[in-house]
Amino acid sequence: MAPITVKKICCIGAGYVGGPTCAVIALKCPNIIVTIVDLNQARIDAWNSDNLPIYEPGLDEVVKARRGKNLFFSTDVDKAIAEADLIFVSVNTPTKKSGIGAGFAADLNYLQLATRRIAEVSTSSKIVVEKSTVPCRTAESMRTILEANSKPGCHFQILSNPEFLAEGTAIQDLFAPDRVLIGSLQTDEGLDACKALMSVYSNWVPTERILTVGLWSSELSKLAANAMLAQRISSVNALSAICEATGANIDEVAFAVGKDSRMGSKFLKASVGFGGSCFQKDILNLVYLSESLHLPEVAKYWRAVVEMNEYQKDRFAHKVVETLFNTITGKKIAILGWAFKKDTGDTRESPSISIANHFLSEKARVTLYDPQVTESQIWLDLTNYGEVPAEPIKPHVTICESAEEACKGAEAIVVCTEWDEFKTLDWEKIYKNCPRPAFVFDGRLMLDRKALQKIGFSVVTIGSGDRP
Ligand SMILES: NC(=O)C1=CN([C@@H]2O[C@H](COP(=O)(O)OP(=O)(O)OC[C@H]3O[C@@H](n4cnc5c(N)ncnc54)[C@H](O)[C@@H]3O)[C@@H](O)[C@H]2O)C=CC1
Ligand SMILES: O=C(O)[C@H]1O[C@H](OP(=O)(O)OP(=O)(O)OC[C@H]2O[C@@H](n3ccc(=O)[nH]c3=O)[C@H](O)[C@@H]2O)[C@H](O)[C@@H](O)[C@@H]1O
Repeated sequence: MAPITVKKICCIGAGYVGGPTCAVIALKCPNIIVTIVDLNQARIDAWNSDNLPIYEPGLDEVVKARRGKNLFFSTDVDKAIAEADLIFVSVNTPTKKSGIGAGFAADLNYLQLATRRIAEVSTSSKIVVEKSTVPCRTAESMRTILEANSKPGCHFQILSNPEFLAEGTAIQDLFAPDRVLIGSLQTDEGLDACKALMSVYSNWVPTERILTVGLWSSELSKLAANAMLAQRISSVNALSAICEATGANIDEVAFAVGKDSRMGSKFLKASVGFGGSCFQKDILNLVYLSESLHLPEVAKYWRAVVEMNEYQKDRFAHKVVETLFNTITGKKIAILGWAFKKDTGDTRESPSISIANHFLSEKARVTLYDPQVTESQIWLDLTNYGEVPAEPIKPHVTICESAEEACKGAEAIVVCTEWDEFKTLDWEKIYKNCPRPAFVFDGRLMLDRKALQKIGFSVVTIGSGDRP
């Protein structure tokens, strides 16, 4: 059979993954027409404006370079599907909120609706690529949906091509990925589809970095990668508690451990806990999968990674209260950083949310500042998207325009996100405007502890016991 040439790509889902991934494909493959579609009109309007819906360093330049040429954003899902020869499904796969598996299993409703739509509107054969993170063997149910709803003569090949980009470095990660993983059925048709997707990536990714495996291995590798990354953070955070109790220093421990070439130095930074839309969701998904496969010990093992993360967030919040002489009622506490990590405006599962809620439950007055998160998003997070009434907490929360404003008069300054600008604040000036004793809680081990102490601050850092 002649090799399949990809001329038109459709991406269903214009979110944190679909948007940057397919914008980079458009940039690197000028001969391919890329249309990114979404049901959310406001999101598509933003992609077509000067104010993109997500903040990601380098993304503006990529979009501006190709938009209107071979990169299009649209709500006309059906048209883009019908015209494409390859379709990325990049919709959200959140944790199920109700029904069987609630709280653990992935909600595959968006994925299944998108798949059904592909079958219903396609009048020619297509390659359908799972880009979303999904439980192992999801491609099988996609195939069943496609085959049951397709028109005569339309054939679908399903590939798994999980995405490994991290927010804040998405463009860099997409330009030079550690690997691109493609899973396919090991049939002639499956392998041909795999080659077609490889030909897209090989426009800029070296061939040795494009890995081809079976479908189920590909699906499981994505869950495994996130689980093992999160496990490293929970391990280092568990050790940070031991450091605080013994006087060891977690940065020194992590440095020493990471020097072992079998271990590596990356992803060993202790913190207030991991956030983001995926780590917790994907581990819970793995826990559910393990339980469904009657592997309770395996489920228990992975569940502990999430439990340790919850413990770390609680432990940090408790430490603030305990240090402020066991009460923060009526005290002003500044939280610096609301995004789940620096260089993104994404707040999904951000540790700042649970920490702020903890302070509010102790009746503190909380001031907040983040350079990228909007005030309306912070209110959505604080009210759990409208599930908790805003009125009772409103008098106790102030969202500020600058870190300095948030810190003014604060009895404690709590750094939750590692934004670079927090390193270069005028800490002397901030100190002058704080009541005594003035406390800084560094939940990211990012500030110059000695310099702050010299100014007069009492500094409490994750993973540092400060025992003589
Ligand atoms: N956010 C991240 O950094 C990463 C996410 N992933 C995975 O990628 C997937 C997508 O994640 P995000 O982009 O963060 O989600 P997102 O929520 O930002 O975007 C998903 C988009 O899909 C749209 N959508 C849902 N159903 C649709 C349908 N039937 N037709 C058209 N549009 C539809 C939604 O309106 C939304 O805009 C998830 O499975 C996630 O686990 C994987 C790697 C990194
Ligand atoms: O599937 C996904 O969604 C993505 O999840 C993570 O990417 P992301 O969540 O965007 O960001 P990370 O850099 O992994 O950080 C996650 C959380 O862990 C925290 N973290 C990270 C590293 C570290 O050493 N310590 C630490 O506390 C971060 O502050 C953040 O809250 C993975 O790194 C990506 O490979 C994956 O594609």
